[in-house]
Amino acid sequence: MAAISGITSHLSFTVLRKLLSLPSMLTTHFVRSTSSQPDLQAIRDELEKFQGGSVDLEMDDQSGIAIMMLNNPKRLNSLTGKMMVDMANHITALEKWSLGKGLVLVGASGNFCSGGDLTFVRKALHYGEEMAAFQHDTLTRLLNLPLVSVALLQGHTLGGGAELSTACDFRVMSSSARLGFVQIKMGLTTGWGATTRLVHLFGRQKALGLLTSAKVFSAEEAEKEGLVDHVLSYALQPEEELSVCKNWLASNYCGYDADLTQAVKSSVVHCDLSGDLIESLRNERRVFGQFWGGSAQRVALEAKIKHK
Ligand SMILES: CCCC(=O)SCCNC(=O)CCNC(=O)[C@H](O)C(C)(C)COP(=O)(O)OP(=O)(O)OC[C@H]1O[C@@H](n2cnc3c(N)ncnc32)[C@H](O)[C@@H]1OP(=O)(O)O
Repeated sequence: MAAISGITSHLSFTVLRKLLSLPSMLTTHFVRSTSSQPDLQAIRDELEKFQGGSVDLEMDDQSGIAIMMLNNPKRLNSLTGKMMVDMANHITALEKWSLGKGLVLVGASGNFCSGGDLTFVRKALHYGEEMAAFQHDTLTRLLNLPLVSVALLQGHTLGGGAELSTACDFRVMSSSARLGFVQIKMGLTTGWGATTRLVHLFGRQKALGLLTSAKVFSAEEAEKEGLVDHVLSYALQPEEELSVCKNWLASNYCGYDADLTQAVKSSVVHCDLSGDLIESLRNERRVFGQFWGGSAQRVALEAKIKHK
């Protein structure tokens, strides 16, 4: 009972009542599964069985910017199990991309993502914590990629789709798009890690408000709330908006050498994850030493650059 009492201090009575009214084996499951390490390979194999849609990746060595596209347009790019596995595989490839500087995460046909594919969700009701473990691993790796990432929010960005958007460094929103963390309306809390990322991004109070209100924001409201970094104020075709977003990323955050851009992002991630200033400064010093006296610095010195 100690494990249960340890958990009860964090559960609201409503949730607790529901939990304890469940058959004891489920309660045991809840306690058991919080202590065991998930077998991501086994979960991957299981998720792959839930077919439908794809996630496609285009890596442009020339620009150093990749486009990762959620491709399930008939279902507003909601994610099936197979799409979750596709995304994980692409992130592994991006982790190794030596010429990479940036990534645009976008949905096909002018819509970002309408969350978990409800057909998949209905078939996977027995598999929630395992799916969550897989998505937590994938989206943490996405956020920590040595690239500058931006999510292009067009059409609907709801539930899990809104969660995906928090796993990118920046968010650009189409003027007619809508964004909402609607999980609570679906009888759920966040399954893909957004609670943790929202508290980290915006602080406890704003995170709590977003998640308990299930408010769906217009682009104007989202920008006012600081949920997105840029709104595309002119109504363009979806493909034109993707091109504008890619140029926004390239001109603002991917204008320099890939190795420098990757080193800066990796140092930011290291500091964020270490939570230890001394350790972070030690890492920063190590990275600085890699570039001091290097070819990029020598070229810049020769050019006598004036930063006007
Ligand atoms: C762990 C993750 C948990 C979560 O993500 S919880 C949130 C899950 N997502 C949802 O509940 C969104 C449900 N969908 C909606 O609210 C509406 O479709 C939405 C996005 C407001 C768009 O409304 P409308 O513009 O009227 O378009 P519509 O409803 O006719 O949708 C067009 C076609 O897309 C389909 N669709 C939309 N969201 C989906 C989803 N999540 N899973 C599977 N199919 C989905 C929808 O069924 C419709 O297809 P069809 O024309 O009926 O064949």
